[in-house]
Amino acid sequence: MSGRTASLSPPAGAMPPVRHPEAPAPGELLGSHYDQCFGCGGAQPHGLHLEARAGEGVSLTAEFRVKAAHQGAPGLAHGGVLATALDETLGSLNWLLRVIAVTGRLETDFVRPVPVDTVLHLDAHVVAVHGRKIYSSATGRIGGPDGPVAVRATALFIEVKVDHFISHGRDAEIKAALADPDQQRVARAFEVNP
Ligand SMILES: CCCCCCCCCCCCCC(=O)SCCNC(=O)CCNC(=O)[C@H](O)C(C)(C)COP(=O)(O)OP(=O)(O)OC[C@H]1O[C@@H](n2cnc3c(N)ncnc32)[C@H](O)[C@@H]1OP(=O)(O)O
Repeated sequence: MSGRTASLSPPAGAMPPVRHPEAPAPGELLGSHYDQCFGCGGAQPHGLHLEARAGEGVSLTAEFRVKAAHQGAPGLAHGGVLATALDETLGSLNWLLRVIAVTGRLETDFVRPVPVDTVLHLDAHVVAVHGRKIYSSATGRIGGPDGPVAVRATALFIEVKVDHFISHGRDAEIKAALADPDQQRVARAFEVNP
């Protein structure tokens, strides 16, 4: 036993999230944090190519079209792929806080099967922040942004510094990322967070 609470409910003393003054305006695309990311990277041929758009406060919306390569059962999305789409959407929220964070816990409810070629309409918001811990939740609907709920998730993200990736990531990719001016801009934007 680690002694950690499994609860995804914010503890007493957790604060409402504060949108960073330089966060993208509502309606703006957030862009990818890393072009090779499986969730959002434009240069990742096997990825989900999820695109998130800033909402009001610390919220966003995102869309993901289920492809044939994402099947689990015939004609239906694999649950792990849907969990990835939720994880990526929830992770993108941290852009609005200007905090680098990694997923600590992710709890997923699969409510309805999601057929291939369906667009999953995701919306997510940060519920509360407690020190380095960011509590958030997301919903995915099919048939339109107001369609029936297909998936839901609640998550706990933990704030880390850029050093987290430098110490743990494989050398080749870290070196390439550090040599890439676009990636440096992303990292620097987060490092100046007060
Ligand atoms: C150059 C590159 C730039 C790239 C920029 C953009 C990248 C964006 C990437 C986005 C990618 C997309 C998303 C992805 O795919 S992220 C990829 C998937 N996630 C990971 O790889 C994370 C792996 N885990 C870790 O690295 C460590 O365990 C972390 C960093 C999370 C914590 O280890 P650390 O030693 O730092 O901290 P701590 O252990 O003192 O814990 C601190 C607090 O948190 C609480 N806690 C921790 N874990 C859990 C848990 N599971 N349940 C409940 N609570 C948990 C803990 O109790 C404590 O609370 P308190 O006692 O203070 O109350």
